[in-house]
Amino acid sequence: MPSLGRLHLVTDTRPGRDPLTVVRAALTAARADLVVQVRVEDSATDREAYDLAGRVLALCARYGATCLVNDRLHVALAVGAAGGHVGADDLPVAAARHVLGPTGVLGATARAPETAVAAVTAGASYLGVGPCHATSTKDGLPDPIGPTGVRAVADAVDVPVIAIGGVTAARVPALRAAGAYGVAVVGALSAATDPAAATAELLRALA
Ligand SMILES: Cc1ncc(COP(=O)(O)OP(=O)(O)O)c(N)n1
Ligand SMILES: Cc1ncsc1CCOP(=O)(O)O
Ligand SMILES: [Mg+2]
Repeated sequence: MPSLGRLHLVTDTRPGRDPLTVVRAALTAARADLVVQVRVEDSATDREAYDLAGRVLALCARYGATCLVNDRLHVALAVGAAGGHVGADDLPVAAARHVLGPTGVLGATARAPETAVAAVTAGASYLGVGPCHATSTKDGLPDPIGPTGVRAVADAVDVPVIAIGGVTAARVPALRAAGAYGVAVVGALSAATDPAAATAELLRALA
């Protein structure tokens, strides 16, 4: 399995956002170091998810970057993405591993050591851990776990921990010190006036 990038850009497909422009800009700065996770709204059709994933994958391929698909593993397989990410409302991790096969990159959401260990045992190759900080990007999330919560998970597993939720470049050092291997961001790049510069800043913080 190829080594995982430390910076994950999760696409923002809320109304008024321009995910492909943000992905293009981030790729010019991060190139092969970027992981792009194609995440669409729950209300999006599979066809919409497939079309976006195909376009993102083509952009990633130009730079040797990794493309993952959130939730919809059949879309990941259909476009030829490197893998996918599942959480509590998605396929169970073991089923997701079965779908992706032994070599696919499989991320699973966890916010506590017990669920983290269970996800790794079931086949997760990395964990998305959070929300670390408050976020306005996703509704209905539990309270943020902060760097302390990230540390508890990171100490319990031996796969990369990707911190998510309210991540900014300024918050990266504390998350890395807590054991996060990398970070996943939506708003830090989607809402940036200069997403390429914001990507470079995040990469510097992660280095
Ligand atoms: C890297 C990463 N971590 C966590 C999530 C959240 O996944 P999930 O809990 O399934 O929630 P949705 O993103 O599907 O709304 C993620 N997507 N990526
Ligand atoms: C999908 C998801 N899962 C936990 S937090 C989150 C959204 C993170 O977005 P942002 O980086 O804008 O806080
Ligand atoms: Mg999900």
